[in-house]
Amino acid sequence: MSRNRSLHNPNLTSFPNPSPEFGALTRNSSVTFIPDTLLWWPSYSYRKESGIGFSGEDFFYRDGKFGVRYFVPTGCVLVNEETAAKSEDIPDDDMEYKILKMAKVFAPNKGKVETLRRFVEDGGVRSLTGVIHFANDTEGPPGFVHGGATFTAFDQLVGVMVHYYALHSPHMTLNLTIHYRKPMPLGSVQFFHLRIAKTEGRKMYVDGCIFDPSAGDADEEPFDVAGWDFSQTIPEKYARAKVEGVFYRLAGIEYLEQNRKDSRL
Ligand SMILES: CCCCCCCCCCCC(=O)SCCNC(=O)CCNC(=O)[C@H](O)C(C)(C)COP(=O)(O)OP(=O)(O)OC[C@H]1O[C@@H](n2cnc3c(N)ncnc32)[C@H](O)[C@@H]1OP(=O)(O)O
Repeated sequence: MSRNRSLHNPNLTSFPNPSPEFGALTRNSSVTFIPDTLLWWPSYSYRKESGIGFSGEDFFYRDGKFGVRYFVPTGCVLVNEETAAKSEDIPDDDMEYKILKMAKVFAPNKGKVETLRRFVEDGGVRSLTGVIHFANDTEGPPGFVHGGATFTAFDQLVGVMVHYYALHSPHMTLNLTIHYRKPMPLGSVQFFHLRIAKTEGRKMYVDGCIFDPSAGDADEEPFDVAGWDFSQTIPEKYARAKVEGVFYRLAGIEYLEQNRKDSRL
């Protein structure tokens, strides 16, 4: 049986860059781009650098099947321009380079801590915005993204956000609830917007959505991504999926190592 090529393009396995969605966010003055190579998910780099031995295979995102571009509120950017400029030259598959850069971005040096602290004390919303590309490997219902892949994307994105604002202290998901609102087209580029709604002791309460500007009512103008103030919540009708959950700060990374040892007994 031949596949519908408009829905299943076997060549569409990497992030379309530049994409109009990415362009719309770069024009928005309320958010600032962080090159994704600098805000890569830390587990891979951590296991490589520390040798504590995350020995399992990664899940959906092993081969970058979720292509992601991150934006944070303007005013709380931690990377300097020199590093950002350099990152443009990094080949996508150069993981070793990403690891080195990762370590620098998350390292809790004084300047970075001060930048974020000032931003948060001034009432800044701690959020992560961006575009995400669901490549064809994530197929569930024919032509649409598997719900488990969508969930994994959320967990990954929220994890990145929490790491960004918590500056290297390890967090794990206590719970995360997903609400599927509209099917997620396979191979599409979607927007996401996540935020840390509040912090209570070791708990970080998070919420957010993956949204599509054209998912509103048929007779209205699409959502204006370039002009939207991302300190505001995204209107419900644009959401393809929503989450809310709690992340928990561990006392130290040793907790993970101990559990790993215990599970081998
Ligand atoms: C840079 C390198 C980074 C390296 C680190 C990389 C991390 C990558 C994370 C990626 C995201 C994931 O997928 S993480 C993987 C999925 N998550 C997990 O596997 C977590 C498994 N759970 C656990 O290990 C444990 O439950 C902990 C450590 C999270 C908490 O256990 P604990 O320390 O014994 O604490 P405990 O007293 O039980 O609970 C603490 C508080 O949370 C509440 N609580 C407990 N469970 C829940 C729950 N499901 N929903 C709501 N609340 C809960 C309790 O009532 C309590 O509230 P109160 O009395 O204090 O008010």
